Amino acid sequence: MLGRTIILVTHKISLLSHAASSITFLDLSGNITKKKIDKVAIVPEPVEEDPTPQVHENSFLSMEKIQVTGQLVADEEVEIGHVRISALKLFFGNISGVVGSIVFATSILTIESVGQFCGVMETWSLSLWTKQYDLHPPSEIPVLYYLGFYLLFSLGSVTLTTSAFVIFLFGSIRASRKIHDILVQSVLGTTWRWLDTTPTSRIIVRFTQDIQAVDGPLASYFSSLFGCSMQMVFRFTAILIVTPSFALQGLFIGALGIAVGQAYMKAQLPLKRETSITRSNVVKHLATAISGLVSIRAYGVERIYKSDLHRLIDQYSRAARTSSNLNKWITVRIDIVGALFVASLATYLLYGGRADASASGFSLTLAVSWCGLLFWWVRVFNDVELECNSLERIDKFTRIEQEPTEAKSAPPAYWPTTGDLIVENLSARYSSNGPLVLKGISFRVNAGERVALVGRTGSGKSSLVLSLLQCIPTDGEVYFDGVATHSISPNTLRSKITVIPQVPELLHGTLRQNLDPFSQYDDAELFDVLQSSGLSSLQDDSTETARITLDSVISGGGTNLSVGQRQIIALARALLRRSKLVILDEATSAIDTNTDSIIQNSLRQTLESDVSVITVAHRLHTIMDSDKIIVLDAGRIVEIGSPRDLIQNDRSRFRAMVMQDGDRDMLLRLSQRKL
Ligand SMILES: Nc1ncnc2c1ncn2[C@@H]1O[C@H](COP(=O)(O)OP(=O)(O)OP(=O)(O)O)[C@@H](O)[C@H]1O
Repeated sequence: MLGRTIILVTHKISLLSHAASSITFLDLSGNITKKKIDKVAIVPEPVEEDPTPQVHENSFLSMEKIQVTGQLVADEEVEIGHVRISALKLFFGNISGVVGSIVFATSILTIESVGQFCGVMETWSLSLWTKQYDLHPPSEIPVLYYLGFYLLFSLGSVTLTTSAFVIFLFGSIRASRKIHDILVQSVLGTTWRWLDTTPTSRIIVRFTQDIQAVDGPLASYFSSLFGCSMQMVFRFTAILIVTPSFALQGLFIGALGIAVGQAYMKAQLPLKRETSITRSNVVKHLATAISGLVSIRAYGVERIYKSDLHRLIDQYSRAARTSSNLNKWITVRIDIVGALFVASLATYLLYGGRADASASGFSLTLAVSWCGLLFWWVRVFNDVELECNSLERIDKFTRIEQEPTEAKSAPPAYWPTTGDLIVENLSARYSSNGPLVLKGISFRVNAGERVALVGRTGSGKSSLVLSLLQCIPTDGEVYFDGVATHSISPNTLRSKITVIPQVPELLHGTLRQNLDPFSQYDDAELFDVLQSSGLSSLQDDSTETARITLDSVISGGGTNLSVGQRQIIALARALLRRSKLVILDEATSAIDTNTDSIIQNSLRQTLESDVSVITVAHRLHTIMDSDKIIVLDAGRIVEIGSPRDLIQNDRSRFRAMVMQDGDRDMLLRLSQRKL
């Protein structure tokens, strides 16, 4: 289950990266998040002239709850007090349907009750047997009869309580499977904003630590608590039946035990929660350090990371140590309460009770075991509450905001036939109360056109791509091949557009699985697209092992391939899917000129003539032969036109960018070539 989960989470992150064009959206690890916080810090307050955009009905802006307060990553909430009913409902409600749950509860209660009754009768049969020695000479006592009696109850008790446990186990496996599926659905269906504000480590903790708690300890703790409670009730009742006048003392001692247990749980619950959060902080810190290892060493900040780690480990140890001390505290108290209980019962039986020796023995045996049970019950109850913390956290994740899945209309099956794109008065913001990042943008990309988006950093290029993919809340109209994109579901839209991000994410598996995760194409087609995309030009044919084939193993994230190779594989995916709109986010670095020209050539030559290409440009020489250049500034289009026209305009910003470039002459030459 764990492996399956991680693949799904990675897959989601990878899907995000396929659709996103800015590195801030590609990776949700600590380093990148930091970059995003910086970005939020420089977001200007919305100016008065910006009208608040009307949001489409299907926009998920209305679901936005996170306040932009300069802090992008939402804090993890610490639960206070006892476990919530909704979390328990999540577990027990998923054991079976309503009728199934009633049948399950009734059968388990009945079987456990009879089992516990047999347990009490087992002790009672011994008492009955010993009583015979007071009444009859030993030779007259039928030993086999009493032994059989004893064995019958022993066997009944063991068989029935085990059966109840097994039934519960199967129910809990069913519940945890369902909970896992609900969690996967919820995380995969959430909004970009939520993913943006939730650290990956937190999601991983839900799918590993928390799911593990539900899969394992929680189920057995629930079962132990139930069994223990039933045992206590039956044993206490039996004591009261034999020595009814002990009820008052018994209740007093019981109340004392509960009071001690309450005090323990009050202190232990927040401590355990604190332990869990501080442990997750240590894991988070380690994950960040591992992913940013190169930068940490390059900037020589190992000491800072190390001392931060020590501080976090100290915080964790402080909570964990105190929690372990509390366990010792309760052990001593419960032992005292137990001793009081047995001593008072023994005193009562000796001086005040009218019970005979065998009945007194029966009572005392049950009382001693009851004390052990009391301690066990407090510990298990506490453990249940603590493990329910995982259940609560999962429960919260199952209620996170979701992207709309329902569409107002479904596009025709043959849609899209061309890459024609019309954008009308498009505005966008990342959150309901955040500033506008796109302000009334309008442009058209005719089928088969190559359009480049240029502009300074923060001008809104990536935001425009995200808006086209309905990843952030927008206002205005976007028509893709004649269909208004807000009227169809985001999933349908995204399946028709291919985005080649700066650093494409690849999944662990073979190249074949990465190209065609749903096994829809045959090897010949996959091979063709690899050839067309230009991967063969990058092949290292020197050794057989260096050759990239469909069976080559790709490591998680594609780290065993160069960034250029990864982009080419992403391009091959675009060819395979026959997308009519390809959005390329040029890699700003780590890509050599040879690879770059292979990608550009493949884009020019292998895509069908009606496929439109939008390039988020970081280098001017790759876009000088574009049909159209769109220059963005502060979320607005400030220029639009062919490279040639723009360069000829002395007041053009694009011209200024070209003139400032080191390769000015080459760029001017390239622009003249496109007529
Ligand atoms: N995740 C985010 N949450 C909130 N605001 C964001 C987020 N990402 C970007 N922004 C803001 O949106 C605006 C446009 O940023 P965007 O990333 O679209 O610019 P860009 O032109 O793509 O920049 P770059 O070339 O550096 O990638 C900026 O003001 C930025 O701070």
